[in-house]
Formats: sequence, C-alpha cells, structure tokens
Amino acid sequence: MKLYGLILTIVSFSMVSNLVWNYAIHMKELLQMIHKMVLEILGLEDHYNSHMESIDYSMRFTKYYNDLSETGTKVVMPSHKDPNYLSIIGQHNIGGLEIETSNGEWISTTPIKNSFTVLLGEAFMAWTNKRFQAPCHRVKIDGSEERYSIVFSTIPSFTNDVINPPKELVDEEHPLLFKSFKYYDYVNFRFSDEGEKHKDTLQFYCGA
Ligand SMILES: O=C(O)CCC(=O)C(=O)O
Ligand SMILES: [Fe+2]
Repeated sequence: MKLYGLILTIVSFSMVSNLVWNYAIHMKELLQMIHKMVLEILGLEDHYNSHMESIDYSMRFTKYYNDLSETGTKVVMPSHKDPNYLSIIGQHNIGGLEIETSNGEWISTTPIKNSFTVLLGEAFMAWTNKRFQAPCHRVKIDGSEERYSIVFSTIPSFTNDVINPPKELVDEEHPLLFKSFKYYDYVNFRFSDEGEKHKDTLQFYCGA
C-alpha cells in the first residue's frame, strides 16, 4: 500500500513537472517574440541577438489569500512597477490584477481563457530610454477568494546585467533618461529599507 502511494506520488510529480516544463518552453518562446516585436518597433532588429544573449528567464507561482473572516476587497499586492524586462501573468479564473493608466485610473484585467497579461518593467523602460513605460500595477481580491498566478519573466543575466540603452535611442531630441546601472545592484537597493522609501526608486537611483 505504501509502495503504491509512493509510485502515485512520483507519477503525479513527474506529470506536474512535465506540465511546468512545457509551460515554461511556450512562455519563453512567447517572450522572445515580444522582445523581438519591441526591438522591431524601435528599428533595432540588429540588436536582437546581443540583447537576447544578455537575458535570462524566471518563473514564479503565487498564491494569494485574504483573512477569510474579513469581507470586502483588499489590496494583497500593493502598487508597484516590476524591475525586470517583461513578465507574462497567467491568472486562473480569479482575476484581481489591476493596471494604472497614465491618467491615474485603475483598470482591471479580467482573466480570459488562454490569454495572458504582459507587463513591461523598469529594466526595459530604461533600456528603451523610456520609449516604453513600465506601468504601476497591484493585486486586489475579495476577502473570500483564493487566487493563484504564474509570473514568467525575462530578467537581465547575472553575468551581463548592465542596463544601457542602444545609442540609436539617444539623441538631442531624446536625451539619456537613466544613467547606466547594474540591474542586480539596483534590485538590492530597491528592496532595501532605504530603497522602499522612494516613490520612484529607479528615478532616484539613476535618473539622469
Ligand atoms: O499575480 C499577479 O497577477 C501579479 C503579480 C505581480 O505583479 C508581481 O509578482 O510582480
Ligand atoms: Fe508586478
């Protein structure tokens, strides 16, 4: 009986890890395509190979739950900008991800089967010399709900993490907006007590 249980556990574990592996492969392809689209929009196709060589991937599973004795909606992840390049958010059937528009309105992203939300982060905003903006977003759920999400992201690689816009994006009309910075030094600062004090930490850290 015990052996049967162990075999079942191993089989389910290998099915789940297969599923996660396949999910990661598809998300990686999708993110590479979105990076390519961004570079094409900016006329920087020539930079694609070197840009992608400086990129790694990360995947995170999150479970959010409120104190079930409380009722009403509550912000379970406060407003923030992601520090990395791009993230694909997969929400299961409980939504809750809200994005702030440029005029300060919060719009909710309703989960639609087989669709995802793509968020651009500060590293890509700095790399594109702010041709693309990183939006503030937050997660809000009802007291009685449990919410799961998968966040699959592109991040600068540990060995090549200097963020510097290509020279084509800097000229008289578009002066450099962020001085060159090392991504992981910035992330360490951003999540420190000092970094948490600033409303716009990237601007404080390396705004030109
Ligand atoms: O769970 C979500 O929908 C978004 C999570 C998020 O914004 C984050 O992890 O940075
Ligand atoms: Fe986020």
